[in-house]
Amino acid sequence: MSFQSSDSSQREKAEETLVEVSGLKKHYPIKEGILKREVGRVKAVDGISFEIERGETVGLVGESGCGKSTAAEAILRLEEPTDGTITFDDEDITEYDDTELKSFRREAQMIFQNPDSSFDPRMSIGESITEPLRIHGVGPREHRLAIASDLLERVGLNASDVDRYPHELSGGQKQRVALARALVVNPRLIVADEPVSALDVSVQAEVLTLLKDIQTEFDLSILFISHDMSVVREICDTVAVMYLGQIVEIADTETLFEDPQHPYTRALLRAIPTIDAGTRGIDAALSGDVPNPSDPPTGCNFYTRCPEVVQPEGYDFEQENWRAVMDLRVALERHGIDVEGLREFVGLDAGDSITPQDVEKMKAELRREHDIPPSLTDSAAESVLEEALDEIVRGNGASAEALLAREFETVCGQSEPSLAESAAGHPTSCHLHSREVTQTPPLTDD
Ligand SMILES: Nc1ncnc2c1ncn2[C@@H]1O[C@H](COP(=O)(O)OP(=O)(O)OP(=O)(O)O)[C@@H](O)[C@H]1O
Repeated sequence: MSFQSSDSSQREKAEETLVEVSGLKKHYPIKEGILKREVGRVKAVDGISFEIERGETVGLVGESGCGKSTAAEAILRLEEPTDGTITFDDEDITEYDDTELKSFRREAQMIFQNPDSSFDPRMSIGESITEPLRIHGVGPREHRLAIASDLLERVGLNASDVDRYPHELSGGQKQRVALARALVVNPRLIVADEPVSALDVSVQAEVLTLLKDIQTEFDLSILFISHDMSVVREICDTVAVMYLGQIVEIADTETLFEDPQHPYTRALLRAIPTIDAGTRGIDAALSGDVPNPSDPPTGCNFYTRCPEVVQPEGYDFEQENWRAVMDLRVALERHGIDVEGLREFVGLDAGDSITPQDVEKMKAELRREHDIPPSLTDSAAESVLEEALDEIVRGNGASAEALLAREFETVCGQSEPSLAESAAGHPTSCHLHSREVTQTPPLTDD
């Protein structure tokens, strides 16, 4: 994918683009009651745009539930998009009728994480691979099986495997057969949804190498879906990082790994297991849980967990402490604070009046629970925080919430950043890169 904007590169891009996804949304209605009235929407995919060039592999990466599979299914119209357009070879597939869809589905094949679910255990491998040909009247059977034998050899298996059955094959072999079956209809696009996640690491590498070889041989475009950054680096030319239904950064693979601009991308990269540090996991790199896509945060989707959330004007926090105070604020806003639990912690029964010592103990416990130090270095911030903690432990959560929202206002919680070119020259949606905060240099990991 090209991120240049000159006329010639635009022309070049137009000639080479196979798939163009623009403003794609897939919302699932949440219905309740006998009348099944719509009470909300799960915004599984919420306005994503990207392109796949001929012969290119584009990765969609992000944590579980960020909308990768839904995006893939909507792009193949296995799910009807709620909004947006998808062009394939310059034709808008969202306008296709059933006949056009049928022929599009031969051109765009899908490979899944678990090949078992797509094989009929009673069919031989040869029959499975050539079933699409049989349905389309390509025959006779011997001719079809000869095609299957040839494809099996191209994916690194034996021609004689046509007579074997799925249960006789290993996971890696089955994924090779799944690839052969996808190739039998001569597709131009393969959508691979976590195709190696269920395989051992050594087998993963073999299947990825095969995918690369097959891509060159058949001049395929690939949409590669994965939560695994190491695998994505191995196979993709371009990577789009998704968070809560949106693309937050998109760049060519090397740039994304060497010069990530979005704090979420940086967190994903920090979470890659290393030989020295072992597995940290994304949960260790970020605070809090992924918000529910039916109730995404206002402002930037990621601000409730972002380690680099922009600081309020006029205060001088250490970033780590600012994040901790934000976690307290997010907890208040999203589910409230368990004041009863705090009262129990200091030994108060229901109806007991609270002493100044109890208040201090409860506030100290709240700080401890939220990783906030006993005192903030910025005295003005400290007095706001103290006042908010006071309100919380006295049961006035709403006042504390209003105070923190007013005093510790951040652009990240107020307005949604657009996916715009960052200083590194590729699209990133983060206020650290938008004009309002150009004076604030992006924070580094250390
Ligand atoms: N049919 C559906 N109805 C309602 N919500 C759905 C439906 N399908 C998916 N979702 C929700 O949409 C969001 C995105 O799901 P999706 O499966 O696309 O994510 P993903 O990134 O592919 O995750 P995973 O890697 O776990 O498959 C999730 O919150 C999921 O619960």
